[in-house]
This record gives sequence, structure tokens and C-alpha cells, in this order.
Amino acid sequence: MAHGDTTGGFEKSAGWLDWYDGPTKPTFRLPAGAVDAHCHVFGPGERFPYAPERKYTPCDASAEQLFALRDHLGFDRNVIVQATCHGADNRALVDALQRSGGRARGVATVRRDVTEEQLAGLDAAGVRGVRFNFVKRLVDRVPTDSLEEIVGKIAPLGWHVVIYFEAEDLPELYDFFSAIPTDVVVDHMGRPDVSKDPDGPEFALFLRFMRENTNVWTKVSCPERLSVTGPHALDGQQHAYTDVVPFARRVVEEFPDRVLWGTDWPHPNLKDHMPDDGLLVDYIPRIATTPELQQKLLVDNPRRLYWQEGA
Ligand SMILES: O=C(O)c1cc(C(=O)O)oc(=O)c1
Repeated sequence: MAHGDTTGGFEKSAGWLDWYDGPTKPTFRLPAGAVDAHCHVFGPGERFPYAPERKYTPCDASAEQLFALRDHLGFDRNVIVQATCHGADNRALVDALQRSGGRARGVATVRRDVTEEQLAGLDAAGVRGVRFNFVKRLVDRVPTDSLEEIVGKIAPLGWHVVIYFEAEDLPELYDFFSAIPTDVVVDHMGRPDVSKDPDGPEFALFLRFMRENTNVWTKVSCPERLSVTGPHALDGQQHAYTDVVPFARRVVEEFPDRVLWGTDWPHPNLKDHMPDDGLLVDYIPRIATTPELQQKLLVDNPRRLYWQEGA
């Protein structure tokens, strides 16, 4: 069976691109203890069925395959984010956390009726946050009063909220996000349109959001999603995704203590190419240009947020 086959009676969405098998070794040497702070597991569908309400059906991408990639690239740890194709069924995530030997933490998806006991179980498995998704092609919008109720339940555990939205939706969501009392982590820099000016009003609003809310962190991840011009991280290309660099670098330099980086493996829903994750790691020193910035981005920041107990 090929590496990305989906089993358990599931058929991949039309046009689905499987993750890249056989990534190169990065040229950039990750600092000791580096954390891949945004990645997913998919299924396998046979053991962990995809959710009925999902908007896409992926190829399988198991915990073992994720941990093999971690070791190959030179990461020490993972933060595994619940993918929307699993809805609020966190079993695949929890299984991966339990297999990681303490080397993975998780971000779950829960509904407003989640119980204290269920949250305690997730916490024991290594979950440290919940994800609220506002990307219309991925989920149906959940009313904000439900989300507020969830925040009230997770805050006592010391968890944070991960938010995923498109830049054009930030004006509408700005006040709701600013009122979240826990730490907040924005996925993929709030998906800026990188064909626009990094000094223009759209990205300025995102920078203002981070400046005004010192509890907000962001992942400077996913150049492969945001890039318009490429070049792609494929075929030995060492200067990939050049158009995203000024955006990510700006954020890393202004907020060095509130940035995280992740591979986004297995890169759900990419349409035109699938990156070589080794070359994707080689993108990091272009946005975090000194050893000090790299240490914060890859080691100190994710450990502070996800391994507070110092394990
Ligand atoms: O842009 C996406 O398609 C995407 C999807 C998911 C998910 O389905 O959870 O997660 C991501 O980080 C990005």
C-alpha cells in the first residue's frame, strides 16, 4: 500500500495531494530541543474514522509517520493540532500523544457541552489548548457564545486558545479575539494576503492586534500555503516562498517571545504542490536570522507554552 492511502472505507477528496515521502535532511541544523509546534495526524481511518461533518477526506498520516519525520528533520518534540477532518473526536490526537512518551502536546477541538471529566482526561493525555476555527472552507461557524462557554471551561486548566482565520475576517473578529482572557495563539499569522504590501493596512491590523494584546502569540508557519510566487520547497530549492519572508520576519523581530514555528505536516488541502519538509525547515533561518531568535522561536517559546512543568 502506498504511504498516503486512505483505508477504513474512506476515499480521499478529489485532487488530494499526499504528503511528500522521502524528505531531504535539512541543511539548517535545528537547535537542541526544537519543537515542531504545528502538525497533525490523520486517522488512520480504519482505527480513527474521519468525522461525518468533515469538509475534506485526507490521506492517512499516522503518529508513527509523524514521529519518523520528527526524528528525520531533527526536532525533539511536536505540538499536534486537532485537524478539522476529525471534528471534535480527539481519539487519534490522544492516541498520538500517548504514544509520544511525553514528547508531544496537543490542541483539541471540543464542543460547548464538554464535561470537566472529559477535559481532565485530555489534560492528562497532554492537551494544553483548544482550537477555534473560522476558515469557512473548513468548518461551519460556531456561535461566539458557545466559544465563550468553552473558554470558561478551559481557562481554569491553564490552557490556551488557538485561532485560525483569514486576514479579511480579522476586522469583524477583532473585539471577540481581544476579549479572550487566556493566552491566544494565531495560526499561520492570520493568513495574510502576501501579494499585498507588508506595510499596508491589512497586515498593520494584525501587527496592531498583537501589539495591543500581549497574551497573543502567533505561528509564523505555512509559507507553503501563503506564498503566491513560490518558488516551492522542492527539488533542492533553497530560497523557497520568498514573498512570505518579509511578513514572517517582521513578526519574529517585533515579537520574538511570542512566536512559534511548525511544519504543518501533512499539509492538508494544498492544491498545487506538496513541499519537501527538509527544505521547509531550511526556510526557518530566513525569517529568524540569528541563533538567539532561532532559540526562542524553536525551543524557548514552545516549551514555555506547552511544557510549563519543565518535563
Ligand atoms: O488551511 C488548511 O486547509 C488547514 C486545515 C487544517 C485542518 O483541517 O485542521 O489545519 C490547518 O492548519 C490548515
